[in-house]
Amino acid sequence: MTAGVVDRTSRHVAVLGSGSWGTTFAAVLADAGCEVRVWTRRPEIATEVAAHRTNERYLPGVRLPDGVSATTDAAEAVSGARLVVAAIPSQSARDTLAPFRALVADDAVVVSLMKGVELGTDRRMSQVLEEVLGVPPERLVVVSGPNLAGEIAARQPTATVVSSVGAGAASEVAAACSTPYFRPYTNADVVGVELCGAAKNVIALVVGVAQGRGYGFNTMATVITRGLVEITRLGLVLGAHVETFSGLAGMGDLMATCASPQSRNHRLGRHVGEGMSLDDAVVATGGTAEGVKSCRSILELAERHGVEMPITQAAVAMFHEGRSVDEITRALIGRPQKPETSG
Ligand SMILES: NC(=O)c1ccc[n+]([C@@H]2O[C@H](COP(=O)([O-])OP(=O)(O)OC[C@H]3O[C@@H](n4cnc5c(N)ncnc54)[C@H](O)[C@@H]3O)[C@@H](O)[C@H]2O)c1
Ligand SMILES: O=P(O)(O)OC[C@H](O)CO
Repeated sequence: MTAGVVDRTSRHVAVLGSGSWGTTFAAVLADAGCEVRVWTRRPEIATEVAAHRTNERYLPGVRLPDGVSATTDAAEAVSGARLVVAAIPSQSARDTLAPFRALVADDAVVVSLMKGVELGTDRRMSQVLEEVLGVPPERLVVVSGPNLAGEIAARQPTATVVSSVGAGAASEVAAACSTPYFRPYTNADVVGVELCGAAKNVIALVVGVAQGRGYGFNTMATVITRGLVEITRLGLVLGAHVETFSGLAGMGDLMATCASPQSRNHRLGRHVGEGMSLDDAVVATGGTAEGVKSCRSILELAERHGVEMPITQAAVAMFHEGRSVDEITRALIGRPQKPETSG
């Protein structure tokens, strides 16, 4: 990190990543009164934001507030930023963000918007940021909740969870992103909030598969409910707080992602359920469906801790082991009988 000191009276925020959520969150921050510089690896996006105040590729039809600018220059993006927000696909975060270590100011607060678990290390995104940027946990913040970018970019009302072991950092980020349509709640359960954000993507994939296969609301409710059970089971073993799973980052985000056709995970699952190959489904979906890769790292994490996650295991079997939807359905429904309350 630089010896640079952040001016805490400034409202300058850097957002690293110009995809749908990075750009939308930049707009939220600007609506809340921040001056936001988005770092993009694509020069055409920086030019478009300056010329037209749009990012049509990732947020079609949305006009960005005047407080949002974009640059391909990493140093320019983070210079003087009191908050640095990371919105890169999880599996690319480590490599993409490494060059920022020397640029982010020593006392900046770093925020993760990312919902995934890194393949190969099974690290949550705040753990990756801690390692890559050298930021201590009390200055790391996770934002997660029922936050479909398109709806928020249209300024539809929603709430979110701003989680950190540093109470001051969580409050600072909550204040920076609070608007008449976006309501942040603070929380100290980083493990639970991050795990919910990553694992619900896997459940949404499976719900999408079921819908693509032609199954209705009973199947959807079954997958969502048992999905929450298995996410909670892993979370508790990892030290998360039980209340988080019924909150916005848990049940809230699970409902939004599993129910909305806007969700990329849901859409990708639906394509596969309709019979498309995974490769074609990735192309047809567009954007990042984090659950496809994170299902493997989450299952690995669960196996390492002796936790059963049959729906996540089903996702791995369908997306990575060539098992058919019908075969997996039979296996899930035919699991040994047990009391519902046994977890
Ligand atoms: N879109 C949403 O509604 C939403 C909401 C909440 C959280 N999230 C999470 O936010 C994170 C970012 O998602 P998004 O929706 O902005 O994704 P996106 O697919 O819309 O955009 C990804 C961004 O990262 C860049 N990028 C992609 N691959 C890269 C690479 N290899 N190296 C460097 N940059 C790369 C792209 O150019 C783009 O700017 C994900 O973890 C996602 O789960 C998304
Ligand atoms: O489009 P998805 O599936 O990445 O989901 C977006 C958000 O995570 C919903 O909160």
